[in-house]
Amino acid sequence: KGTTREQRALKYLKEHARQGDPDSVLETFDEFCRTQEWAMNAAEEKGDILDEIVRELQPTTCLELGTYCGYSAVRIARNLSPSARLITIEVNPDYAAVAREVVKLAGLQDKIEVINLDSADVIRELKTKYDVTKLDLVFLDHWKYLYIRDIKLIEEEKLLKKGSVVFADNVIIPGAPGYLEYIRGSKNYKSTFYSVHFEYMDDMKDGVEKSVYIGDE
Ligand SMILES: Cn1cnc(CNC(=O)c2cc(-c3ccc(F)cc3)cc(O)c2O)c1
Ligand SMILES: [Mg+2]
Repeated sequence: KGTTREQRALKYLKEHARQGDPDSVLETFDEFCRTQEWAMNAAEEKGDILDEIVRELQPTTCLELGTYCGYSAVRIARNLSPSARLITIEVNPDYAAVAREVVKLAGLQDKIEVINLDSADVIRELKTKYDVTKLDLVFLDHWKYLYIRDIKLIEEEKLLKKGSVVFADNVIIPGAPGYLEYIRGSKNYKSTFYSVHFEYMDDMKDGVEKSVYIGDE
């Protein structure tokens, strides 16, 4: 084939989406995934809940773990206020490269910073190197076994404040059992589970978990 699925998706977006229009990029990506090739975007019902969270919370500083092709980064950033920003971390260099192109195509490069490093290393440097004081929204969508490691690190770095929202994808498929047990058992969060369809699959169910930080600052 020569090309990867992610490169084929980007080509399709460049050929069919309107430059500078985030809605067009998302609609076109959804069309690609529905008609050409499936991709692990936090789309449809998952994306609708994400939209709702961003619109209600109006976060200033957002962190996403697991950029992939940038679908959810665009989905989050399109609803951010002018001075708000999203830092999104992707450990895979090929995905990060595609994501940067998708962000540019959406015209959101001033709001979104794609970092191609390991999430733990970046979390440890958010305050010192990335000029972050607190995180208003965290979206967990990277390797599922890393959710628990990284949320503990985020707490250790005192990056959350009362009202901060941690939103986790895939808590059913592939699943993040350790994370769910931890976050639901913690007195510092109030968690809500949403049963949703798996992206682009009408006959498969997944779940997302929204956790509001109520612990000490
Ligand atoms: C390769 N890679 C780089 N980042 C990641 C992290 N994301 C996932 O693993 C992930 C996986 C699936 C999924 C794929 C196939 C399947 F049969 C069932 C579930 C869905 C998602 O929404 C995901 O976020 C994986
Ligand atoms: Mg996911």
